[in-house]
Amino acid sequence: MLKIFAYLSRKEWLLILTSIIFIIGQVWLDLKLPDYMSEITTLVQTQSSGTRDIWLAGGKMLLCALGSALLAVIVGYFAAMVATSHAKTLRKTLFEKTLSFSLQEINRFSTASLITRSTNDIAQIQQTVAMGLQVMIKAPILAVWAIWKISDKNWHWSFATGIAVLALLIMISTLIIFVLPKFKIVQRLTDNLNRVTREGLMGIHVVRAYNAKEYQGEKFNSANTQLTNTNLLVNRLMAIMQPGMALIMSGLTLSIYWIGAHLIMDAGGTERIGLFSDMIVFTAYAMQVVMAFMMLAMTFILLPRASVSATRINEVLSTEAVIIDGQLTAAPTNRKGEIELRNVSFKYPNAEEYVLQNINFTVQQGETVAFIGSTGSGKSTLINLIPRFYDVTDGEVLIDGVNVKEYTQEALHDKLGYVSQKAVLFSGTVKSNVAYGKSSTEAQVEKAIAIAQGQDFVEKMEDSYEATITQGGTNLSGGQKQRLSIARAINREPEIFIFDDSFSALDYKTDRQLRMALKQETQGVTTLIVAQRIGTIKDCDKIIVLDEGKIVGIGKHEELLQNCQTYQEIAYSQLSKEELENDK
Ligand SMILES: Nc1ncnc2c1ncn2[C@@H]1O[C@H](COP(=O)(O)OP(=O)(O)OP(=O)(O)O)[C@@H](O)[C@H]1O
Repeated sequence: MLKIFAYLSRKEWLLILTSIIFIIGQVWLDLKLPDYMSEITTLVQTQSSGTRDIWLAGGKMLLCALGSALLAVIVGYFAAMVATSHAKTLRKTLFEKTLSFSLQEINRFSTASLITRSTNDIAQIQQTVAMGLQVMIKAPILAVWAIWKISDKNWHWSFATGIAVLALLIMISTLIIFVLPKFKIVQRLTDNLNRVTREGLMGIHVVRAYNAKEYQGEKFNSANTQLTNTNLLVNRLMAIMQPGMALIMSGLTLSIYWIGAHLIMDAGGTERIGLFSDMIVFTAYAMQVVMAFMMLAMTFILLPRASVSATRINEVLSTEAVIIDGQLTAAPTNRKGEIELRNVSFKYPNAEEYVLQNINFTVQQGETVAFIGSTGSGKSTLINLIPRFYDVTDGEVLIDGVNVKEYTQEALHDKLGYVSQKAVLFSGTVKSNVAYGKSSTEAQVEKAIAIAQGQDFVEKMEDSYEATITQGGTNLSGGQKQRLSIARAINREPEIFIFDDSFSALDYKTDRQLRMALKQETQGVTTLIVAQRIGTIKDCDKIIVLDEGKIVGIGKHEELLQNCQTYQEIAYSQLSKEELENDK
């Protein structure tokens, strides 16, 4: 929990310090009230006193109450300021940390949990800081000060107050024992609800097409009911607190009055007035003592709840990304766009088996190299090692003669124009998506879109290059999304293109036109293409055939047709279909 406070800024600490001073003032004013109450009680019972004296004491009492209320408002305002800006810093830090994660760390936490941690858990911390700043600081000051004020009063009353405080502590500790473990469960169930909701919404087409609304609804209901029941249990247990407090406070007042009545009855004439006013004052102080312990108890409830959230946030913040940045911002050689994989083997974190084994090949500047193989043969895994989405388990990946681990990730990614298997677009405009990660002129964006064969459909869209793209590009077809993703890579003007099955949604004609335009317009740029279609790759300078994570053939289309069985099988399974298409 304390680690979370390390993210408080100087200004926030200053506000906390000012709040402490104001809280001390507030407690002082609160504890002044019973003194005036005692004065008024004595004045009322003293015959020589006038109404003016009572008004005067009453006026001072009112001023104290107003002053205390004003200070409480200011402290509340400061607390809200500190809590919200601290939460903002935490959200920012957490988001930046998450962005630095490789897929390995993201998979470890799960996307749903990372979202809950960035929202719900931070909201818990915010609430605790806002409440805690007022309650946690005030409680101990008030408790010590109020006890000191009543310490010289009648021991019978002090004894009654002691018993009330004890009853209060027993009640609250019993509650804490039952409620605390539930807080952890509530956060875990919130993760779960988040996951089920995301899953249902992201797969909404499949849910509809398979009439699985009920099935998905049940999944959601189960997660929702679990969370609701746990929350209900927590709230029901906490609901005991309010009446319990009222009972203890009323019981204490009654006891003080009952003890007071006996003491007054046993006392002599003049002593009686003093005892009566003492009793009134003591009751007020005793209430403050009970209030202070109540606030302390609330702190003990708030803190563990927040500490569950703080632990979850710290888990993310203290996770070191496994992909560590190198130092180089440029290759110390004159080479450009060269790739070499030396004895590369790879297995996914926590997996037993190697997905890639002993991969060796080189790609020269400007070459177009394709990767083909059956599904699951490791094509995507292989090219994901180049941008360091994962690091190799054995061997080396070199770009321009330098191990990719030695570059800073920024420098490495600047060399690459990567297009993922599933086209990813962000909410914004056509232009903002194509110029993503690189400030570009309108002409550059238009050129990139033209090479990616997207000009026709973009110019037909309302607002053309400024047309709105919804989150995930849901207002575009699969092929249109792919073309914009490709345009984004072209616009980067990289040394190396990496296309991970990025032409799969294009028709044969567009596929061919795009590759031709790319070849003409981006000469000298090395291109790696993962593809399923022979037609897409048969003109490549080199084709690498993968089977179960091993290279089983390297060469040109004609060579492989002669001497690579796996390639022959893939080619013959497609040729007739392709020939038909080409004849059109
Ligand atoms: N994140 C992951 N964690 C564990 N195993 C994985 C992960 N991603 C892929 N794999 C496994 O690695 C193997 C190779 O997957 P990869 O995606 O590289 O194949 P591919 O040749 O690109 O397939 P496709 O043509 O279907 O895209 C598969 O057996 C797959 O189950």
